[in-house]
Amino acid sequence: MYIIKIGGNVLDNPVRLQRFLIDFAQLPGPKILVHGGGKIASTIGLQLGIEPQYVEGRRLTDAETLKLVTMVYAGLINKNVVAQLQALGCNAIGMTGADANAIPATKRPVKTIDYGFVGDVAGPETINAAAIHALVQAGLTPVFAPLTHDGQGGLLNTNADTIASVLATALAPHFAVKLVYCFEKKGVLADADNDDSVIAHIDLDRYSALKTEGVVKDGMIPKLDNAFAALQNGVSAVLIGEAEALPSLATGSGFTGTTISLKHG
Ligand SMILES: Nc1ncnc2c1ncn2[C@@H]1O[C@H](COP(=O)(O)OP(=O)(O)O)[C@@H](O)[C@H]1O
Ligand SMILES: CC(=O)N[C@@H](CCC(=O)OP(=O)(O)O)C(=O)O
Repeated sequence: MYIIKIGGNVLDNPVRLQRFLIDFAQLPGPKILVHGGGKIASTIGLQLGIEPQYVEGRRLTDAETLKLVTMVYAGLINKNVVAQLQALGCNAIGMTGADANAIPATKRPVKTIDYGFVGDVAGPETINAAAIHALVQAGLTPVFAPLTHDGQGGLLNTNADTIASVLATALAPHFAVKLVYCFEKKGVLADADNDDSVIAHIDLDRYSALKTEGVVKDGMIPKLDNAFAALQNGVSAVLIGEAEALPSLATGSGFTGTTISLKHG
């Protein structure tokens, strides 16, 4: 099965998003879509007087920001993506981690930084894989917003790359899972300013060198951490590429992005 994550810069571009959803709808076999939307939440937040604040790629989520991201992720983005997929003949069902108790989490403990209502997922074993499996077996395509819940009535904001990685790991005992991170660039780049400098393969050794050299930074660090965590926990393959690379996955050839492996032979 495919678990595809789509990033915020593509979600914010109606033309690219529509093209991506057409390709996603056509992917054969069982599949799950996980969407981000950080960029849209920040733009709408600013219109409401809520200043976005991030520490190490995670949004500081106070009570007002939690209301904002709930409206934007679970409402505006999730329901529009589901409606667009329905129009493309893909029977999508919108989900947060609260729905079907799919993804329980705990509020990140306050250490030096108080992240507010940010949820950490304890591990893939806490995911309700049986419920997600049942939805997929019923022919539905779950579309996850990046929200989890604390089991006490509260929603929590959780990075969408992490959601994709833990879902992939939790479903690995049921399916051979391919996890694909789609975003606005062609892959992991050797030179951030050169879109054609895609690094075709990254293994753990190369990753550690790329981090030391400062080639991989910002949002790419949690993305790669999540990618390796998935591979270490039973996920069959992890790919990072542009949204437009989706059709090459179905054909199995011509993928132009970055393939992640624990050890590249
Ligand atoms: N070596 C690199 N190659 C590509 N992108 C990189 C690299 N290092 C840092 N980045 C940054 O990582 C970002 C992707 O992470 P993020 O913003 O979390 O993506 P997403 O939109 O998928 O959530 C890119 O937009 C880019 O600015
Ligand atoms: C806790 C935390 O940081 N949550 C993220 C969830 C959205 C997300 O991950 O969106 P992208 O994939 O588009 O970046 C945020 O609010 O930005």
